[in-house]
Formats: sequence, C-alpha cells, structure tokens
Amino acid sequence: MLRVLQIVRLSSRCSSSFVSRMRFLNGLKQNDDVCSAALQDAHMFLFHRLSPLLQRNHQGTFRTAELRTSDVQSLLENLGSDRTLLQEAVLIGCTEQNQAQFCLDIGGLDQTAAEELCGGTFVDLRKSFFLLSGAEAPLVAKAQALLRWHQTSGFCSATGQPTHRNQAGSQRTCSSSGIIYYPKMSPVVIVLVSDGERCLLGRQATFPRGLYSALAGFCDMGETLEETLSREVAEEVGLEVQSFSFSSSQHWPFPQSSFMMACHASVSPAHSQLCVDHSELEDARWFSQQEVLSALQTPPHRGGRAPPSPWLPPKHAVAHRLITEWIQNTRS
Ligand SMILES: NC(=O)C1=CN([C@@H]2O[C@H](COP(=O)(O)OP(=O)(O)OC[C@H]3O[C@@H](n4cnc5c(N)ncnc54)[C@H](OP(=O)(O)O)[C@@H]3O)[C@@H](O)[C@H]2O)C=CC1
Ligand SMILES: [Mg+2]
Repeated sequence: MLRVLQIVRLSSRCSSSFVSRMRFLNGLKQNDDVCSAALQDAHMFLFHRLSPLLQRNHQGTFRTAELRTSDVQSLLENLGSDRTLLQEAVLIGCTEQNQAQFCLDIGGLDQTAAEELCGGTFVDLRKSFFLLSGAEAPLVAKAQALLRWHQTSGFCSATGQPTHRNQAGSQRTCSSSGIIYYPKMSPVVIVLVSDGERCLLGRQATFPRGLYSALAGFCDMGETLEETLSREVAEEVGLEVQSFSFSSSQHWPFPQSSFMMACHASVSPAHSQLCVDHSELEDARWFSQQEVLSALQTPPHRGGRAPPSPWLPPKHAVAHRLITEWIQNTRS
C-alpha cells in the first residue's frame, strides 16, 4: 500500500503532465497492486478474436467504443462470464488525466450478443486501422499487438512450462526457470529512394491491385539501420545508396508487430538503372513528381481493374509520410 501511495505521489508531484503520465504508467507496470487498483476504474478497449469494437457516430465516422471497467463487468455478467476474465486486461496507456487504459479480448464469448449489448461492431484490425483517425489508430494497433503476443506466449520456449503475466501485461515469466519474456517487435527499415528528380516505388505481388509503396525490409541480426537500408535497396532493385537521412518511425501491426524506421535515400542519377529482383517485388518503377502528386489525389481504389495512376499507401502508413515529405522537399 505504501508503494501505491509513493507512485501516486511521485506522478502527481511532477510539473510536466507528460512526465507525470510516463511515471504513472511505469508505476503500473512495476507494481501489480497499483495496477490492480487502476484496473478497477479504467478505460477499456474491447476486442473479439483480435478485432476491436467500434461504434459509428451520427456523422458516420468510426470511433472505438468508450467503455469503463464497470461497463465491462456488467457486460461479462450479461454474457454469462465471471469477472475473472477482467484480470486478462492488458495495460496500453493512460489519458491526459492519468486514467489507465486497458484492452481485453472477449473472444471466448458470444460476439453478436456482445455487439448488441455494446451498440457496436467488432471490425477486423486492418479495416479499423484505416477507419479510425488521430491517436486512436496507433492505440488500437498497440492493443491488438499486445493481446496477440499474450495469446501466443503461454509457454516458455526453453522449458516448455507455462508462463505467467504481470498485472499490466508488460511481461511474462516462466514458472519454472524464471526467464522473463517481453513483447516482441521485428525491426524494419522502410526507405524512399530518390535520384533527385524522381522517387522509387515498388509493389509486392500480394499488395492490393495498383498499390505502390516505398521499399521495406526486415533487419538481419547484427545489422545497423544503414546496413539494412543499403542491403535491401541493393537486393530488391539493384541500386547502391549514396546517402540517407532518418525521417520518423512507426509501430506497424501487420502481419505481425514491426518497428518501422523510415528513411529517405539518394542514388546517383548516373546509376539509377533498375534491376528488380522479381522474387521479392512484382514491379518497381521511378515516378516523377507530377505522377506522385496526381496519385496522392487519387481516392483509394476498390477492386476491379487497376487504377490509371498508382494507388499510394494510406495516411496512417509511414510510407505515406515519406512520400509527402519527398514532394515537399523537391518543391521547396
Ligand atoms: N507502414 C508502412 O508504411 C509499410 C509497412 N510495410 C511492412 O514492412 C514489413 C517488411 O516489408 P517486406 O518488404 O515484406 O520485407 P522483406 O523485404 O524483408 O521481405 C519479407 C521476407 O523477409 C523474410 N523475413 C526476414 N525476417 C523476417 C521477420 N522478422 N518477419 C517476417 N519475415 C522476415 C521473410 O522471408 P522468408 O519467409 O523467405 O524467410 C519474408 O517473406 C512488412 O511487414 C510490411 O507490412 C511495408 C511497406 C509500407
Ligand atoms: Mg521488401
């Protein structure tokens, strides 16, 4: 109890609300009692088999359902489940007012009945990610990634014995060896290559028809960011990168959790002849500024024939950011 009070005092003493929130969250991860107390009156993001619960408002836009712990307790009772399921909630963040945010997957319960009781729909993550706006999309992606990690990390890979989570769900410990496991992400470099006039976009055979994006690749063990970047560009399109600059990063939930590090890179115009590895990419092409500008204005393409201009990644994707940055940089 003393530790609970210390954490609450430590976070309330901070002058910066950001520092206060970070200290508060760290306290919840470190102390199960503090976290249990916070779970009693928290914001809850509900999932069913890893699909988040969304509600449509009067303007037709989607939001995550705003539920509190007490709402979820009533829901569980109405669905014939006991309240112990609530203990499986995973901490994902906190509001500006230091109110903890948790997520919970009720995949074992009746989906239709839950949707009726909550007045919402469980929507596949890929679709939800692009229906939601602002800070909600990354929060939902983070929640799903953590829930998926818990669902697939029940046993220790060294001993085969069960692992047990802490209350926040930020780690799991092997009951036999004491090995601690943390949620896993794969580092990925994503790079928009330019020859000064044009930018290079490619597509994999599995991409939706017409979609072109920046080149991306997983980091090999022991590689630096710059080594992955140079290797991927060489492997996929046969070019040698001259220089690069870091832009930004993003957690990407599809198909498994990746940590995307986004960069711009340049190649010499004299050595810009592409030699595409078709086992990795179906196509890669140089695009002019004008082609990219008109593609940015093309609405998302839905099925049917390929659109006349390439279809670019949507706004939430860091590839979109790289492309808009390139346009701004080449125009200024
Ligand atoms: N947010 C964004 O804007 C964008 C995100 N992306 C994401 O970037 C990621 C990487 O891009 P991609 O071009 O596919 O990567 P790669 O070019 O590295 O090719 C993927 C292949 O790499 C191998 N691989 C190596 N390490 C891993 C790992 N840790 N996890 C999975 N596969 C691995 C696999 O081959 P094998 O099975 O033969 O071993 C896999 O098929 C994708 O998850 C994609 O969703 C891509 C573009 C835009
Ligand atoms: Mg790739």
